[in-house]
Amino acid sequence: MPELVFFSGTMDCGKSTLALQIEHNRSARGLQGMIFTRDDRAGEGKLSSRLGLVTDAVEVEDDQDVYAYLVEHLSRGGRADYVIADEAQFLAPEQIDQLARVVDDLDIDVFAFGITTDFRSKLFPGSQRLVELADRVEVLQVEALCWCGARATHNARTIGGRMVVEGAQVVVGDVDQSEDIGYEVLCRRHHSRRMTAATARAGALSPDVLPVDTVAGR
Ligand SMILES: Nc1ncnc2c1ncn2[C@@H]1O[C@H](COP(=O)(O)OP(=O)(O)O)[C@@H](O)[C@H]1O
Ligand SMILES: Cc1cn([C@H]2C[C@H](O)[C@@H](COP(=O)(O)O)O2)c(=O)[nH]c1=O
Repeated sequence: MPELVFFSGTMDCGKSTLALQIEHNRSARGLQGMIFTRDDRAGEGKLSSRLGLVTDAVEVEDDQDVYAYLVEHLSRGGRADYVIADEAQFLAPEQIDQLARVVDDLDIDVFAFGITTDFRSKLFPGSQRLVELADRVEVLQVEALCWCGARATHNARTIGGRMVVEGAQVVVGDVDQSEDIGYEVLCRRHHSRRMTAATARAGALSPDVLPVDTVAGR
């Protein structure tokens, strides 16, 4: 049975790498995929991984009907044995419904990849719809880690290393950008305390912080 699968995780946990591996393994067996993406860091019409791999993809536009796009492609004699949709959090809920229709009406597997929540730990509308509709939600096996060593479960947006909680939901960017707007993955505890690697380091070096063994009662 064809499926709609949502591969989810924080930023930088290997989603795009897995998308490229699925694409590689299937095309190595003579299958042909339709690859959708939206707002990849590498630019329009690209699906890229931090490991350096990149492939061409169809850039999904606002209000584009991805089901109709695929039907048109097939009716012109094109092939699509499976569909990959990267950065799926940026798709509109209606476009996720269209991907589900690709599975149900065209009998084609759809593999969607994306982060579930934004820098405020709120669901992206596209990801919410994926959680509602997917046959399976797969959490990536490679754990991204918080600076404290715990599993990273949340995405923080940073400016100059400090976590911010105001701003537009969509700002394309990368982890490890200490100067401008960047992102950092954190565990829930440090996300809720707004403690990034930089602010934790600054706090540890501050003369205001007493060494643990001098605090009364410890
Ligand atoms: N230099 C490197 N050596 C080994 N692995 C790396 C390197 N740089 C990045 N990675 C791996 O790539 C992952 C990010 O992959 P990517 O597919 O770009 O993530 P995502 O799409 O989830 O944001 C990192 O979590 C890490 O496991
Ligand atoms: C948390 C968060 C992220 N984004 C952007 C930043 C990146 O361009 C992508 C995530 O890409 P990745 O391959 O998973 O690293 O999403 C955003 O726009 N808003 C956010 O809140």
